[in-house]
Amino acid sequence: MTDTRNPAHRVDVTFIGRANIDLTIQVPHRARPGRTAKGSPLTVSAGGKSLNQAIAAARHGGQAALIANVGADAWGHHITTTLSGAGVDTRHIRLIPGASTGAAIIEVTPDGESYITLALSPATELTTDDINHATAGLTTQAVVVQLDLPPEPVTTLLSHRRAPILIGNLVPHPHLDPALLQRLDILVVNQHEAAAILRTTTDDPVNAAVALRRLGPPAVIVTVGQHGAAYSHPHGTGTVPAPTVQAIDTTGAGDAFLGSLALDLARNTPLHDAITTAVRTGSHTVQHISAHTPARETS
Ligand SMILES: OC[C@H]1O[C@H](O)[C@H](O)[C@@H]1O
Repeated sequence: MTDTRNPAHRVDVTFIGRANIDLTIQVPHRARPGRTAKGSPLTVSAGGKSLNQAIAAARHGGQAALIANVGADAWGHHITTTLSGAGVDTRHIRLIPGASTGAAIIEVTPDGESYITLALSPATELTTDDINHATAGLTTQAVVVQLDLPPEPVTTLLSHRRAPILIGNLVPHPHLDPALLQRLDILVVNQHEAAAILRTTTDDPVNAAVALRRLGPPAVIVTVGQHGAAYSHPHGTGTVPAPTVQAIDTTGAGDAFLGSLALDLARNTPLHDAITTAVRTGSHTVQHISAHTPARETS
């Protein structure tokens, strides 16, 4: 697909990862074993971490591109339509004939917590060829990559610097070579992911950020949901608290954080300011039912 508004193919942030359909229901509680629970009517919407991140960056006024594969089916077309409607550059969304677009089954409980199970098709995983093809000739300030993609394309991507700023978002992956973390400028993980990488449980996200930095990335951010984020980078270590809000749906809050962060960094905002805005963006998102961030608030 071609974005005729941006013929030079120059974007602020390129997100590389997955797009799928979110099948979401609000439930009073999760079903107990052997029981059936009744939830709200089903909501069908475009989702996936990288898609949510790209939409967040676009809604904040950035030029965002997404590199991902979907099936050439009704869901795949729904995804490209949603992205185009949000102003995301979709020229590197590949619609694969015969493949089924992946889905995320999402239950949201009254406290806003989301429970997600992915049903992904191997046929829509990004390949090394996809990465090489999509990034050739791409001019972008920042790249955000989902590190849980298949290892070969991730290794290829991290082996050649494609942008001044390289951000990795880690959902723990058993095949990820820890040496690859050294190629990142910034690693962004949530507390659970941090604990999985460090193979330890720590209640202190600042300690986790410091420990993760020892693995190589010059800057590490650990998101802590309603508590905001902890960070460690060459100029400081600390926390950015989140405002107190009523969470309705936390799905995609981390993605909104990352989309906002990446866009601000691409625009040369100092890291601490970018984290502060990203925390606010995540908090804003949880107050709405949807994995997508609303437009950036001006106040
Ligand atoms: O981070 C939220 C996203 O995770 C899952 O991938 C869902 O698709 C959802 O949109």
